[in-house]
Amino acid sequence: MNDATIEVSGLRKRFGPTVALDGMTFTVAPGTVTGFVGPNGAGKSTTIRVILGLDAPDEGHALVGGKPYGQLSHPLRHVGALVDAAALQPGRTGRNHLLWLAHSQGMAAGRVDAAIGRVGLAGAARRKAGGYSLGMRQRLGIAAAMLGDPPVIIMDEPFNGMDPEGIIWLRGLLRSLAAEGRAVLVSSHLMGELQDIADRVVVVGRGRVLADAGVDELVTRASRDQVRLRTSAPADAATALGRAAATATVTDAHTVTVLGVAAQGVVEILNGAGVPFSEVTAHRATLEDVYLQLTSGETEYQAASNREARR
Ligand SMILES: Nc1ncnc2c1ncn2[C@@H]1O[C@H](COP(=O)(O)OP(=O)(O)OP(=O)(O)O)[C@@H](O)[C@H]1O
Repeated sequence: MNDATIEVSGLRKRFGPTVALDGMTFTVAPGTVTGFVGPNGAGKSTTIRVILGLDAPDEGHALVGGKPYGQLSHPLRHVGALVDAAALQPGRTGRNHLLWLAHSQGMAAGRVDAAIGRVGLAGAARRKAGGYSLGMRQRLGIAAAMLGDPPVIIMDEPFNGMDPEGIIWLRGLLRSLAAEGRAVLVSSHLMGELQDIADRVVVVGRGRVLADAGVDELVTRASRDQVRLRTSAPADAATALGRAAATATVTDAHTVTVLGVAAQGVVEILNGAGVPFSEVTAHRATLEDVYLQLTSGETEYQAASNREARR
């Protein structure tokens, strides 16, 4: 799938005094799920709207398969997008909504039933969409995104409103869409979900990229050799580790947290000093930890600017 690349380069956009995008730059490669995360107001939706040609940037460009969205001859066959699951006619059945979309893009009606089947809506497709739950609307929106069998899929907060079974289903779907060679860009606040399904994560704040890396790399970086140690002699352990240039903090009567020495090194230092211990565990950060570390400055900035605004 040669068309399956999203390229966002140097996007800048203001809404009056608000800087929504401030040099946003990243690429989504074919065959990968890329998570797009950041605090409220970080610029995720605006970026997605620019990629889809719904907003024009003041500077920079967004390309899909090398072209701006507006120059794609059959957009739904290049890019499938879930942006606003509520945007449908409530009086129309789910199936008719999809038929109408397929017709507008010159697609065969057979695509509609294939998409309905893939999102698990066969039982509800002939009911009016106005009566759908948010999770069912999301499924309908996802079916619409897949209608044209596009090489690029973009979903803004697709987990919203999904029940646990829906979340598991969607995780599997996103993985299989990437395994088919598509570029999949997913914005979400649910970092735990992204940890299991994303290959890469683009973390954004204040309209620009704070981190763009593989999930494993980010988690390893955030774990920073932190080791947790259970011992009946925490003070002795902290002294021995401190002598070996580790930063050891006694966290409770039986626990010491160690920074700067890997688990194997901690074991060797304690054995050498004759300090007893019952457990040494390497701490593995979660994607949530990574996110909080990267965006903590951003949150403070927002809190400060909100205070400014209230003055
Ligand atoms: N149409 C608009 N008019 C004015 N300001 C806007 C408009 N759209 C977005 N903004 C502002 O631009 C900034 C970026 O908003 P955007 O919706 O892209 O962020 P987001 O990361 O998607 O946030 P959220 O997670 O809350 O959806 C925010 O400060 C927002 O208030």
